[in-house]
Amino acid sequence: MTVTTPAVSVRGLRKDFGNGDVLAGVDLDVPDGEITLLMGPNGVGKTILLSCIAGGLHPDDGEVTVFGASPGAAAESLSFMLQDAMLVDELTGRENVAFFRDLHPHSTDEVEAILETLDFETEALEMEVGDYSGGMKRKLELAISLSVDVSLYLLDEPTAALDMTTVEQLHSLLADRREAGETILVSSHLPADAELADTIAVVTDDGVTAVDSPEALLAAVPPVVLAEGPADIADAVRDGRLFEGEIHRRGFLREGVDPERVTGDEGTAVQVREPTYTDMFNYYVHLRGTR
Ligand SMILES: Nc1ncnc2c1ncn2[C@@H]1O[C@H](COP(=O)(O)OP(=O)(O)OP(=O)(O)O)[C@@H](O)[C@H]1O
Repeated sequence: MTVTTPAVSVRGLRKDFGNGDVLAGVDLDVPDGEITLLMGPNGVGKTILLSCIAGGLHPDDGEVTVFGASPGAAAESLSFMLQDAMLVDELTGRENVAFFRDLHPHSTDEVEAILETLDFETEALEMEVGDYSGGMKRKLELAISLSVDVSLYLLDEPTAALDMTTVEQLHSLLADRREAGETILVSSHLPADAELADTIAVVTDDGVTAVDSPEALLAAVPPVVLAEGPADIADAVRDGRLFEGEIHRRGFLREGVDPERVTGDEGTAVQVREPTYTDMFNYYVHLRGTR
């Protein structure tokens, strides 16, 4: 049996900015040559975790290794896309590209080719980045980060602000990188990104609380109860917890409850259906472990 060393290994990572722990005891292995997705609520510390792996922040406790070395020693083996915090607004796109090209020893001339794949009109490289839309900024951040020829890409919410066509183009680009043996660690709130991942790691205030393939995580999510209007489903769902949507209130079918009984009442708009990746997010982040 061959045992592959993870590209990134995090053990007992703790980070505190002086007013309580942001991360308290995170353990994570990022398999080499795979795409791993970090999923978790706003403010849980995904960006902080990525920054500790990139070597930009130092943990208060615990250990991070990247290809067996410290993040500082591995800096030339990785490329980090930090959303909304990379580009200089006062410079044009082209000036930003030149600025970042000088910062990494493994920069290449691929930026424009990647921008074209992402449907970015390259004439816009002559505009100041301060005049870009959110999606244009994301595409430029991505193209700069992915144009660096390294073995590990850390991407903080790469699909935020992208339209779904561009998300699919990015997925195909990242899948090609995986084919080439590169390792990609991505944070995301977009359920569609689950389809790209080999592994999903769920980050909560208790650390990484679930790690598995998207399919295995989804298979363990209970059926979803949907109610429209006044129908009372609190007794039928786990923990009595309801998630508000535009049309429906939703919850997860409580163990031992017969779905037929839940939908049985004539005249009430209640359905039970299989969970989606959006439901999976709610389940692992807010409910897992409760009955
Ligand atoms: N330099 C800092 N000083 C103090 N607190 C900080 C600092 N940087 C981040 N934090 C806090 O750490 C917490 C985690 O932030 P982080 O950006 O990592 O969350 P996140 O999981 O990436 O969230 P989101 O999904 O909203 O992007 C937040 O509460 C944030 O306010």
